[in-house]
Amino acid sequence: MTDKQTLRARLRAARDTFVVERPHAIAPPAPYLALLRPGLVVASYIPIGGEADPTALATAALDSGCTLALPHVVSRAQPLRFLEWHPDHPLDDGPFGLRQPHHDRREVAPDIILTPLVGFDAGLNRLGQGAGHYDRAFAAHPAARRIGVAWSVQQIAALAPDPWDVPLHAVITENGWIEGKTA
Ligand SMILES: Nc1nc2c(c(=O)[nH]1)N(C=O)[C@@H](CNc1ccc(C(=O)N[C@@H](CCC(=O)O)C(=O)O)cc1)CN2
Ligand SMILES: Nc1ncnc2c1ncn2[C@@H]1O[C@H](COP(=O)(O)OP(=O)(O)OP(=O)(O)O)[C@@H](O)[C@H]1O
Repeated sequence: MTDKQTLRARLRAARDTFVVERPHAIAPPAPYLALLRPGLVVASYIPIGGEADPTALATAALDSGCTLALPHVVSRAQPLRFLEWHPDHPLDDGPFGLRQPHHDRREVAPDIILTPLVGFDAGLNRLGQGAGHYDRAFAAHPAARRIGVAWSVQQIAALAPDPWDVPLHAVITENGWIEGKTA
């Protein structure tokens, strides 16, 4: 089994090539739209590098009366916080080239977490940036629906999950909705 660092490098390269060669959009699939209810908190993210862009998913959540949140991090070691955000609000520059809400925005508990990822497998195990930010957020919000957002080229045969890895309920790619056993 390839180690996680080597896999991350290979998958980031595949993702970046894919994005440059064929511009795609992630459209909201019907099973995602069916989850949205007024008053739910949906955590999205602002993409960096070649990450899949969840803007259309966030817009669909707003159109359904959901509240949007974005992750806020200060360092690799400290856990992320989900802060309330609206497209009219400004974004600050954060670490790792991130764009994130101002640190004193209201902290909220998400019902649905749209999560960026570096890789995923058929069991919907997720490979992230390696800081454990989302692993820890999933542990802190166990009732939240965990939905990965990715390009199809980010799927790999099998990831060897670590004991702390929590599988996703579903992944949305440019080809649509992939549901896990626990969705
Ligand atoms: N768009 C986005 N927002 C996010 C994440 C993410 O993966 N993507 N996070 C996920 O946890 C959290 C931020 N944590 C991060 C932890 C480490 C690195 C990191 O090591 N970045 C590499 C470059 C990665 C690349 O090119 O894709 C670096 O700085 O060397 C990035 C984000 C919360 N917000
Ligand atoms: N629930 C948790 N509580 C505390 N630490 C955790 C938890 N989950 C993961 N970690 C720590 O986070 C580190 C990184 O884990 P891993 O390599 O699986 O990250 P990742 O899933 O790729 O990245 P990320 O979640 O940041 O996108 C590990 O050293 C692990 O000990």
